[in-house]
Parts: sequence; C-alpha cells; structure tokens
Amino acid sequence: MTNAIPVTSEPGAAAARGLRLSLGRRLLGRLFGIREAAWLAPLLVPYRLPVAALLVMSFVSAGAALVPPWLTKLVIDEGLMARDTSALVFYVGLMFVFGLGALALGAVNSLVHLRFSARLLADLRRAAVARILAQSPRWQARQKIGELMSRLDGDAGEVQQFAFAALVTGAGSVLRLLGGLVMLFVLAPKLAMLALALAPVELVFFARARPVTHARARAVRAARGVLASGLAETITGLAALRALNATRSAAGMIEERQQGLVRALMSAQMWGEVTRAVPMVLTAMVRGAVFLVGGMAVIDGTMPLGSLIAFTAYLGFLIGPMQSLISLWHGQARMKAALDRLDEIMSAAPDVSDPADPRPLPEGGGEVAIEGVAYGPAGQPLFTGVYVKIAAGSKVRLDGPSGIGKSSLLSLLQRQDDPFSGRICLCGTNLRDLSLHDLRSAVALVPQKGHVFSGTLGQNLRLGRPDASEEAMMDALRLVEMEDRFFDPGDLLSEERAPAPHGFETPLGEGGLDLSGGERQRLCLARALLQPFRVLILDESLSEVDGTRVARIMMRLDDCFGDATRIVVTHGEPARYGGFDRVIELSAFSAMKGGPQ
Ligand SMILES: Nc1ncnc2c1ncn2[C@@H]1O[C@H](COP(=O)(O)OP(=O)(O)OP(=O)(O)O)[C@@H](O)[C@H]1O
Repeated sequence: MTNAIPVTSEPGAAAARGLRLSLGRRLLGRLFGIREAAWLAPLLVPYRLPVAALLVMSFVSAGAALVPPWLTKLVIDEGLMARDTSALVFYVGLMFVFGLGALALGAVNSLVHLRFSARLLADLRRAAVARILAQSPRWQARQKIGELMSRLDGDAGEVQQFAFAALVTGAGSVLRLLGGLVMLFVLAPKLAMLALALAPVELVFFARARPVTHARARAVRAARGVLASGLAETITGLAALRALNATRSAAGMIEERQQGLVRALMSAQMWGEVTRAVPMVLTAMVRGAVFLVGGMAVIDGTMPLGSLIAFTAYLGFLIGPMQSLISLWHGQARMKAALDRLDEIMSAAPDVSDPADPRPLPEGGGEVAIEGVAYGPAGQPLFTGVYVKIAAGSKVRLDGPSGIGKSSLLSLLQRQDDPFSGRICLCGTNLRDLSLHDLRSAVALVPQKGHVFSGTLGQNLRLGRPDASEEAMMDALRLVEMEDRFFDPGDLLSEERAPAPHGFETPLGEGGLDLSGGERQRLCLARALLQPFRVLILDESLSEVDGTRVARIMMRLDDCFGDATRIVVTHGEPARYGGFDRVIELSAFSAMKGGPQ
C-alpha cells in the first residue's frame, strides 16, 4: 500500500506533463512551423526558467507602466485643480520613485535577456554546426561556404532574437495593451469605443501585409547569402584570380551581388515604412477624434480636464505595445524567412551518424575487408562489387586512372559517407557498428589537399590528438623533416634542452597559406601520425614534396609504423614510396566501361 500514492499519481502527473508539452509544442509549432519546432524545442526547453523570470519581470514592468498616467490625473485633479500643495508634492514624489523603479527593472531585464539569448544563439549555432559535421563530402560539394556562413550567422541570429522577443516582449505588450484598454474604459467608456473604432481596419491591413513582409524578408536573406558566398569564394580563390588576371571580373561579380542586396533591402525597407505609416495615420485619426469629442465634453463640463489628459496619456501609452506587437507580427514573418534557411541545414538527414549502440573497437591490427561495395559521390555508382581484403600490417597501393574513384573509396574507410551497397569491416566489425570517433582515430586519412587551420603549430598538431606530448609532436615533425622549419637547430628538443618558445607557438595563417604546398602536406602528415591509427591512408599526401624527400619519409614511416596497415595512392613514381605488398586496381571494379578517360 505504501507505494499506492506514487502509482496512482504518476499517470496524472505524466498526463499533465504531456499536456504542458503538447501545449508548448503547439505554441512553438504556430510560431515557428511544425517541422522547425521539432528541432527548436529541445534547444529552447533548457531556457524555460530564465524565460519565465523574464516574463514575470515584463509583466511587472507592464503593470507598473500603467500607473504614471493615473498619477498624472491625480496630480492634475487632486493637486493642481484642488489647489492642494501637499497632494501635489506627494504625487509628484510618487511619480519619481516609480520612474526610478521602472528604470532599474528595465536594466535588469535587458541584462538577463542578453545573457540568455546569447546562450541560446550559441546553442543554435552549435546544433547547426554539429548537423553540418554529420554530412558527407557529397553534401558539402553541393553547398557554398558563404551561404552556410550567412545561415549560421545572420539567420541564426534572427531566429534567436525572435525566439526571446516573441515570448517576452509579446507577453508584456499584450498585458500593457489590455491594461491600457481597461483604463480607457474606466476613464471614459464612450471615448474608448471611439478609440477602438478603427481597430478592425488595422487588423485587416496587418493580415494582408504579412505575406508581403515574409516574401521581402526572404528576398533580403537570399541576397545576403548570395553576396556572402561570392565574397567567400573570391577570398578563397584570390590566388587563382590574380593568376588568371581576373580580379576585375571578380570585383564586377561582387558589385552585381551587392546591388542585388541593396535592391532587396530597399524594397523591404519601403514596405517596412508602409507597415509603420498605416497604423500611425490611423492612430493620428483616432487621437484627433478623441481630442475633438473629449475636448467638447470638457468644455460642456461633462468630463474633468485631468480625465481627458489621462485618457490621451493612456491612448499614447497604447502606441508602444501596439507597435511592439506589430513589429513582432512582422518580425515573425521575417524570422520565418531566416528559419526556413536554417531549417535546410537542420532538417537535412545526416549522411552518416553514430550507431545507437556502438561496439568497442575490435582487438587486433588493421585488417580491412571491403565486401561488395558500390559507391559514387555524385549519386551515380563509380564502382560496384568491390571485394578487397587488406591484411593487417600490409602496405598496399590503390591504383587507377584519375577520376575512377580512389579517393571516394578511401573516404568510405573513415565513414565520411556510406556505400550504396555492401559493407566495410575493420578487423571483422562493420564500420557502421563503430562510433565515428573510435573509427576515425583507428583509421587516419591524409588527403592531397590537407587543411591547416589558423592558430599555432602546436594547436594544429594537437587537433586530432589534444593530449599529444611535445616529444610525440617533435618525433612526428622529425619524421616528415619539418623540425628545422619551426625550431632553430640549437633549440631542438633533446634530453637537455626544451624547445624554444616560438617552436610550437609559431603562428600559422588560415589555410596554411604561409607554408609551401609541400610543407603543408608534410605538416598534415605529421598531424595524422599523432593519431593512434591502425590504418594509415595516404591519398596523394606527398604529391607536392620532392621525390628524394618522399623516399626518406616513406622509409622512416615503414620503419616506425610497420605494424599499421598502409594504403597509398600516388600518381607519381611508386618506387619512391618503397616496396608494396600488393597493388589493387580499382579500374577492375569501375561501373563505367573502361573507367574514366
Ligand atoms: N564530393 C563530391 N561530390 C560529387 N562528386 C564528387 C565528389 N568528390 C569526387 N567527386 C567526383 O567523383 C569522381 C571520382 O573522384 P575521386 O576523387 O574519388 O577520383 P580519384 O580516382 O581519386 O581521382 P584523382 O586520381 O584524380 O584524385 C570524379 O568524377 C569527381 O568529380
């Protein structure tokens, strides 16, 4: 019997929680769209407490804002008109205290707002970046860097701003609006009816105006993305543009995109002016009518002057929340345009993901079995029915003409994408059953165009192995003959001497542009050698390094990593890479007759 209470109350509590969740989901669904709410809800839920605190603060300040016009009425009617000095001093003092309180509350409110909305933005970006990282190179090939950047930056910012503003400003504004309307009816019911006469006209206007706002906002966001992608492409292709003598055409292309953005901005701004002007004109008409009708009542003596002044103050007071609600109404349409673009990232199914229940890395070396694999990065099979078994610790060369799919096949060994059919195993375990982290630390891949990140040499070397020791990093640099590049001979790490501070602290520019092509490749190889790999894939990784140096590096590599499986692709003289246990011809599996020409 002792557990009877929890048992009976649990379904009730669960139902209440379910109802709350479904109400919350429905609200989010209406604000953001059903599909978008599905991925936004988990990001917003952790902020329910700060949002609740902000709501309370905005309700308090909305309530407090209703007081000053009433105090004005008391100052006029009880102080000035009644010629009561002490009442005058009292109500003026009260007004001042209220003003100070509202100021303090506003400051606290905006600080809390900033703190949590900035965190929400960080979460939003983190989620979008995680989704991008789960995509394959096939997906990446269809994207533009600038477009993605503009979605992660501008679009995410627009969504975050609205997510907080809608809940907090919206709720506060509704309260102010309702409170102000009640005060109008309390002061002068007939005048209040007059003030509301044009409300239906405004509502019809806003309902019609919203789709236009959405369309123009979408055009602005798209034009921003187009410009950002042009800028990003120009900057990454600067060397090629200079070499091609094409800097003028590049500048022309940017100018054209810039003009496109200006046109979209102007059009959105003009529409914004219309949507602001219409309610202002309607409000001015209402105000004029109130002054005329109310003024006559004051002249007739049927309405005290203080009441008319307080009435017009409340009328003015309604303008603030009305405008916030109007801008939220349009803001939601603008936000939706940004959210649609972010949703294209967030709702794209990940090409590769971790298994629900990953298996541990199997014992043993680096035996690779490719069993009946078919794949092609562009969606068309490049090769089909590839059956290859590579023994642990062997050194093989993957051969085939350019474009046959060697890099594509090798990228499957790291699960950068999954094959259309067949499976790949590491020591008998299907790669799909391993966690991506475990797999990618066991299979190191050095591509032809490795990327060097801006930061120090040490930061670059430790990217995949944050715990790499300085000794290990120095060994890797030595193996690829890079130690002289970053250390003076006298500073080289030895038993007696520590490296000079500039060694691992040497700053490297974005993309490693301050390194030669061959240096960049050797640095990328050194970085990979720090991983605890069982399989090392060199995909034309030393194509820009001189032949004699390649031979020395490969000899050392075979000496130090003879236990690891080594898979090499090279178009250069294979002899430089030392002997191979085996050569695998990919053309034998090509889906295209005879392979690409
Ligand atoms: N991410 C991608 N998205 C779409 N197509 C791609 C992608 N990567 C490669 N391809 C295409 O797939 C084909 C095979 O490319 P892959 O790089 O695998 O060949 P490869 O044999 O390694 O060539 P190479 O020896 O010239 O490096 C090519 O036609 C290439 O254009």
